[in-house]
Amino acid sequence: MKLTVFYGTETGNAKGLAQKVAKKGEKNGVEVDIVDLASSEVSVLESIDHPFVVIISTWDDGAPPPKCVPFCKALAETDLSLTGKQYTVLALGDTEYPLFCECGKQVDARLSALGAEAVMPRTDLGADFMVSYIGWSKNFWKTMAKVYGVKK
Ligand SMILES: Cc1cc2nc3c(=O)[nH]c(=O)nc-3n(C[C@H](O)[C@H](O)[C@H](O)COP(=O)(O)O)c2cc1C
Repeated sequence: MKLTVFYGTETGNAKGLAQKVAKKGEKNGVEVDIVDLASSEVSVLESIDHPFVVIISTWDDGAPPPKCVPFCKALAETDLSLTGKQYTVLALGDTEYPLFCECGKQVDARLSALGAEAVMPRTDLGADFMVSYIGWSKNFWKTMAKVYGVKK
């Protein structure tokens, strides 16, 4: 079983969570690739033949993390088909901002519009993400066990 975790970050929070997913995956016998969206092409999604997670934060006025702007722009403009791909989005943000987790919401909507299937609904985490991540992780690995037979 293989899993790819894409992350988009400015100050490292999303990367830190991606590393936690990978660590837990290792324990559960899953091979996890971690990929930085700042240096990814949208076409990489087309070649994926296993589930993927996107962990991405939101920056000024609901924008992507600055280094992920090219990826998010390309995702918004592409017409590639992601039918048959399975994913979930973990969005990071802060409820103090009017456009809470907007980037994660847009990435989720776009992946779905391109035909990918959300194996688990998007989760939006606020400033307490280190604590609320624990609940997400439990649900995520429960889903991985149910859908793919991964051990928990
Ligand atoms: C200048 C600034 C702008 C931000 N803008 C938003 C925003 O518009 N919406 C939101 O939900 N969170 C916003 N945040 C909160 C970040 O998304 C949050 O701190 C997140 O955990 C950062 O994750 P990262 O380190 O992976 O980039 C902002 C934070 C800063 C410092």
